[in-house]
Amino acid sequence: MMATLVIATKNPGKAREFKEMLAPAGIEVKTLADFAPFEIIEDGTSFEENATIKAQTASAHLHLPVLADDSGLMVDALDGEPGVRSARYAGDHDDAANNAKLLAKLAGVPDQQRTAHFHTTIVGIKPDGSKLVAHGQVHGHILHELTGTHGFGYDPLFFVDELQTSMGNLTDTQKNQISHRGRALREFMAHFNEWWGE
Ligand SMILES: O=P(O)(O)OP(=O)(O)OP(=O)(O)OC[C@H]1O[C@@H](n2cnc3c(O)ncnc32)[C@H](O)[C@@H]1O
Ligand SMILES: [Mg+2]
Repeated sequence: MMATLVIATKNPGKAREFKEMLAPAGIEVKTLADFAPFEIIEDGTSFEENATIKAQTASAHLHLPVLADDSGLMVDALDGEPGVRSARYAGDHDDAANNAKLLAKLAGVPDQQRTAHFHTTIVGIKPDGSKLVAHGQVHGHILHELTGTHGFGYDPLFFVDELQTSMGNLTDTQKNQISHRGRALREFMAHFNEWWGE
């Protein structure tokens, strides 16, 4: 199949992961960076609401089918924080500041209480309004210091239980195989043809 799919993201890390995962399906990925800028206000209270706002706004503006990803990190000892506020946890969409704040909040919390998971909700919206939703999660623990240089966001603080290493140590290919985003996208692609049509 040859298709171009717009992902309504400004996050270059997410864009890289989507491009790598969709290339084998013959799907070319464009992101918001490929279009003139327009405003998207992520003021929803859940991942699905925010992903729907992003996809809906971009699809209406561009008159194209659009996929959006809203994701975040839920830490059990912090009652699920930073959650839907993951991007702006420390105020300003700054990975280093977010990671520093998370470490400070967990100071003194022992390993067995540092359980956490990443969640992604992907929403696809077409100009005719048809919608496709998929979710994915990966479970782990929050490390005591930044570990590894791959990925983005909270990756260097997230110990992946099933691989027993930091997400920051994984290449994009390795991360995509087990990540919240990879799992959500595989579920999304299982219903893609039906949603896309033709
Ligand atoms: O909304 P877009 O433009 O897609 O980009 P964003 O970075 O604002 O993305 P979100 O609104 O979904 O916010 C999710 C935040 O959660 C974190 N996050 C999401 N996925 C992650 C991943 O795979 N690894 C590490 N951190 C992640 C990271 O801090 C993101 O900024
Ligand atoms: Mg965002």
